[in-house]
Amino acid sequence: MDSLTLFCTGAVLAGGLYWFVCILGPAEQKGKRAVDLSGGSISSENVQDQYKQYWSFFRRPKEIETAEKVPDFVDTFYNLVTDIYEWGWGQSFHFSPAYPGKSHRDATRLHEEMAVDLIYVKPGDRILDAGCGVGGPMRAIAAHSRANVVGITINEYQVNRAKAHNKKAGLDSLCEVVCGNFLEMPFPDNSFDGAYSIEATCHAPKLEEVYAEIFRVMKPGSLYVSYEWVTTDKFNADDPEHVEVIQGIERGDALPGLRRYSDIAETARKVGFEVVKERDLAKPPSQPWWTRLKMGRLAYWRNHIVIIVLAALGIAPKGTVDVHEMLFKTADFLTRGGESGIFSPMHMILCRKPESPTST
Ligand SMILES: C=C(CC[C@@H](C)[C@H]1CC[C@H]2C3=CC[C@H]4[C@H](C)[C@@H](O)CC[C@]4(C)[C@H]3CC[C@]12C)C(C)C
Ligand SMILES: C[S@@+](CC[C@H](N)C(=O)[O-])C[C@H]1O[C@@H](n2cnc3c(N)ncnc32)[C@H](O)[C@@H]1O
Repeated sequence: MDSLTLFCTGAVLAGGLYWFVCILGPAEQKGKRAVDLSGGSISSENVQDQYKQYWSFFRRPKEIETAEKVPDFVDTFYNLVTDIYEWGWGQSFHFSPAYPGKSHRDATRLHEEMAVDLIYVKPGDRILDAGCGVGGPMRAIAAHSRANVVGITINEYQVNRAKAHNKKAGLDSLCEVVCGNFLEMPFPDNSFDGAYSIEATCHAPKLEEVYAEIFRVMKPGSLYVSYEWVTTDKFNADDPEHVEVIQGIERGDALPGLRRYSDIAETARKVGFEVVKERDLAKPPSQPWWTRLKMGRLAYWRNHIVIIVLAALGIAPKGTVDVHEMLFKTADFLTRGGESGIFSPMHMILCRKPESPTST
């Protein structure tokens, strides 16, 4: 082989590798490249250990784990998955019904805008995003409503990512991000004109505690909407296949225990809310939310190869391969939960904080 052929072959191989690793498979809304995958706030050499620690939470029976440990375990989970989520899914860490003819990005935005439309927000209002992730919904909601959004997340790495994205999008004057626990928020009573949470309160060990805390910080008369992860009326706790799917979802998504759909409104009322509306947004005529997961199968394999290569080269932390494998399996449990109808990630509840306290 002469040197020109050798050079051309090398260039084609290098170009192909660059295309495979850096161009193929990034999220719809760019933010992360495969070569930048990290363990969030966990140092590279500790990712594998922290992954093992994450799993140890599920090795003990639920009753032994105390509720106080849950926020730390959720924080560890988001250190492990945040970059992979951003790279493979985008900046909004939630599902949405598919809209025929619309991209995933548009479907995601419409689902987010629906939340803020439901709570009747005016430009200049101050609203809370409980469990804001890296702020995909926050930015869409601020841009759509011109309200000031204050997001809270337990994970410091997400706070930094969210702030950087807000600045880049030119929305940092409308969007504020705070690191903290939504079970004890650093906000005064009656200080928000509205609140929402998108697929986040499912991480609370007790739904009552997070709802009570959101109720406390909302102004009387204001509205709160939440998209909850629930088991539906089709779930049968005596069916081993149903149990396997629900446990698979809990383990792959850092959930202390999925709630039944019927518990949601009951809990909201218990903390003092009036329930204005409740609907499972996954039910027909909505198009399936899980098709986006199914259509990604080829992409998952490609992503897995990319991660294996990057970890072998020492670019991605050791342990990223295990985390990715866990997500891979989780995607399957979520799909089975959606197809069988036993699980919904979008049980919507709209609540009002009464103008005057009700006597109970
Ligand atoms: C609300 C929560 C998160 C919901 C979803 C945003 C995520 C649930 C499962 C995640 C994923 C599964 C498979 C991954 C794939 C193997 C990888 O190559 C690319 C990223 C995934 C598609 C990833 C993306 C985010 C999810 C869909 C929970 C935690 C309460
Ligand atoms: C699946 S993500 C959803 C994020 C965002 N709502 C979105 O749709 O993109 C769940 C979020 O809830 C946050 N969260 C979970 N438990 C929390 C807690 N106790 N306090 C504050 N945030 C928490 C996580 O850190 C994460 O940001």
